[in-house]
Amino acid sequence: MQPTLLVMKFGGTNMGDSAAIRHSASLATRSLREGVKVVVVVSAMAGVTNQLLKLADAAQAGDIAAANDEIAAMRTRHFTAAQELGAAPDSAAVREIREMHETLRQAAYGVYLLRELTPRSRDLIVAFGERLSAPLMSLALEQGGQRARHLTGGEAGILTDTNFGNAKPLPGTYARVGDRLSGFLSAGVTPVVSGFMGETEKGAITTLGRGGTDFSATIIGKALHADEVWAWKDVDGVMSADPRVVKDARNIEVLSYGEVMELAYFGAKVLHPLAVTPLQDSGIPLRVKSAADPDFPGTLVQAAAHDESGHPVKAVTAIRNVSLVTVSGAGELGIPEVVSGVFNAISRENVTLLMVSQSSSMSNVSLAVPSSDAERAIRALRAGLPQELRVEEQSGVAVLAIVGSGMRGQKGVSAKLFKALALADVNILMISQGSSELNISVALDGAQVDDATRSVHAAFDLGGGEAAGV
Ligand SMILES: Nc1ncnc2c1ncn2[C@@H]1O[C@H](COP(=O)(O)OP(=O)(O)O)[C@@H](O)[C@H]1O
Ligand SMILES: N[C@@H](CC(=O)OP(=O)(O)O)C(=O)O
Repeated sequence: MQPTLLVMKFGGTNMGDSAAIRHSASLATRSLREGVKVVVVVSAMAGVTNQLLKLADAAQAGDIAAANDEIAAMRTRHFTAAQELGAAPDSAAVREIREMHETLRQAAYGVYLLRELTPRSRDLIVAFGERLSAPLMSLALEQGGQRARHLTGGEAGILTDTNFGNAKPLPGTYARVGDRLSGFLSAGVTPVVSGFMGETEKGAITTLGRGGTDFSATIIGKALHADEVWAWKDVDGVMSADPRVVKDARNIEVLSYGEVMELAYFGAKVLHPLAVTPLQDSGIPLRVKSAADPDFPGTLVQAAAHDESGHPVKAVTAIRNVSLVTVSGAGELGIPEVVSGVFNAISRENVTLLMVSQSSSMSNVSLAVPSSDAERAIRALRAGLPQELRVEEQSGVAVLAIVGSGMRGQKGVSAKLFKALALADVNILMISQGSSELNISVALDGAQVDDATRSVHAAFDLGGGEAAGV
C-alpha cells in the first residue's frame, strides 16, 4: 500500500558534501513526486560533530586559535556546499550560514573566556552541526523543484528535559511537533528538521546523545502518525555484524523493536539505542535503507518478531573501550547492602551500566562500564560505600554480545558462543544473559574483540548461507 506520510532521516555520510546532499534530496523527492508527504530530518555533515566537540574542548583549554581554525575549516565546507547547491553569495541561505558561524564563534569565545565548558554550553556548540546542515538540505530540495522550510529541533516542537548531552523528550513533545509541522505539510512544504537536538521549556538547546538524529526522526514519526520512518544509511541495513569488522556480514531483513534496541545498546552504531522507543506503542515500522541502493528493501524493524530466518542468533555486536570496575570484600558486609550501595552510587552519577555480575562466594561485585564513565563511577563508589571495600578498575576491555529473539528457549546457543570464543583463543572475563533471552554478552580483552567477533559470526553462520542450527 502506498504510504501517505514518511519521515526520512539522512545521516552524516548522506550529508557529507553537496553531491551526497543532492542525492539525499533526490531520495526524498522520489517519494514527494509520488504524492507522499515527507518530513526530512538531517544530521551534521560527516565529521562535523566531532570537530565541534574538539573545538569546544580547545576553547575550554584556552586554545582559542585552535578552536577558530576548526571553525574556519567548517565554514569553508558549509559555504562550498551551499555554493555548489546553487546559493548566490548574497542569498538568504548563505547569510544564515554566515550568521550561525558567527554565533558559534561567539559561543566558543565565551567558553574560552570562562575556561568553563558546561554540558549546557557543549550542547549549544555541538548542535550547530545539524543547524548548519538543514539549510543545505532545503537548498537541495528547492533545486529539485520542491518547497522546503528548515527548522531546529526546538522549532519543530521537540521539547526535552534538562539532561544536557543525553536529553529525553517530554510527553508534551508529541502534540507540539504535530501542531508545528502539520501546517507545513498541508501547505505542500517539506519540513527539514535539524536532528539530534531539542530544547528545554526555557528554550535552551539540548542534544539527544550521539547518533540522536535517528531518535529525532522517530519522535517526529510518532508525533505525526507517519506510515513509516526511513533511516537512510551508508550500509544496506542493519547487518549481522559491523561490516567494517566482518567482511561477509549480511543484511538482516526483519528485526523486532526489542532486538534492535539490544543491538544498538551493545554497540551496533547503526541506530541510536532509544530510536525505536517512540514507535513501540504505535507500531510504526522503521526501515533502515541504503542510500546507494534505494530499491533494496534494507531492514524492516517492527513490533512482531515474525521470523523465518531460522537463525536463533541474528547478529553479533561489540562495545569497545570498556572498563570492569570491581568492588571486593562484599562478603563480610552482606551482599544486598553492598549491591544497593553500588547501584545508588552509579545511578546518582548517571553512569551507563553495560553488565553486572556477582561472584558466587559473594565477595565481589563487578560492573562493566564505558571507560569514559569509569573514573566517575569509581569516585562515586568510593564515596558511597564503606571504606573496607576495595574498588578497582581493569581498563582495555570490550563487551561482545549475540542478539536474537530466536535464542529464547533454544539449547546450545551459549555452548556454541563459548566454543567460538575458545577457538579464537579468547579468555572470558564476565558473562551475562538477561531473562528475556534476547542476548548473551561477554566481557573480554579489548585487543581480541575483532577476532572474537569474526569467530562468533562464523560459528553462527551469520554470513549468509543456511542456518547451521544449534
Ligand atoms: N550491525 C551493524 N549493521 C550496520 N552497520 C553497522 C553495524 N554495526 C556497526 N555499523 C556501522 O554503522 C555505520 C552506520 O551508522 P552511522 O554512520 O551512524 O549512520 P548514519 O550516520 O548514516 O546515520 C556503518 O557505516 C557501519 O560501519
Ligand atoms: N551528528 C550527531 C547525531 C547523529 O545522529 O549523527 P549520524 O546520523 O551521522 O550518526 C552525531 O554524530 O552523533
